[in-house]
Amino acid sequence: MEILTALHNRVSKPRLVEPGPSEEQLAAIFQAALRAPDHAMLKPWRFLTIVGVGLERLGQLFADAAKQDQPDLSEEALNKYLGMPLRAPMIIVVICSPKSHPKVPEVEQVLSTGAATQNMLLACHGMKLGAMWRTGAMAYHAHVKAGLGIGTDELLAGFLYVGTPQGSIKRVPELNLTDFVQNWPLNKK
Ligand SMILES: Cc1cc2nc3c(=O)[nH]c(=O)nc-3n(C[C@H](O)[C@H](O)[C@H](O)COP(=O)(O)O)c2cc1C
Repeated sequence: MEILTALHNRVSKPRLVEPGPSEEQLAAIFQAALRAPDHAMLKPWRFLTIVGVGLERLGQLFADAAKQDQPDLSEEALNKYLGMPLRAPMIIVVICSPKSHPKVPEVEQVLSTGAATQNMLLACHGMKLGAMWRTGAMAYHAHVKAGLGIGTDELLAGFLYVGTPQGSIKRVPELNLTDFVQNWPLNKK
């Protein structure tokens, strides 16, 4: 796929079914992640892949975390948490592991992790896989992070849901560049 076509047309695919990415596709996704811009080559990211029973265990982690916050949570709400990770055949957990560096503040490492995530979304798109970047309260919950082996000094940057897209694909919104781009100094061409 031509790169600008991919950049201009990628959309998130919330409805994802089997099959998930093949081994070759997964390797291509991670190769793309590892090409993210990365100040001082700190490689401030790491990834977990979760499939099958792992997705059920992640749902259990979500439900336990939610119950910790709200012990009287209804069964319906608990079932919702249990089912969340089952919305795709695979979840890639994106983790930012900031390194201490005199010239590279943490924010740059978080940005690099975001770029790695976008590279993965685009790699999926280029291979006609569907993907969606999700976080929500569970991404920041200490119980979930601990259960996934994510350190307190690390950031769970996202759950990347990946699979085969199902249903209609949403249209790319039309936005005006002039709403976002200005010449500087202002009023000068
Ligand atoms: C860091 C981050 C976290 C996000 N978390 C969620 C989320 O938890 N739930 C959700 O519906 N969308 C979430 N989104 C937005 C979607 O991934 C997606 O970008 C949005 O629905 C717009 O769709 P598009 O990617 O097709 O433009 C998140 C986006 C980012 C960058």
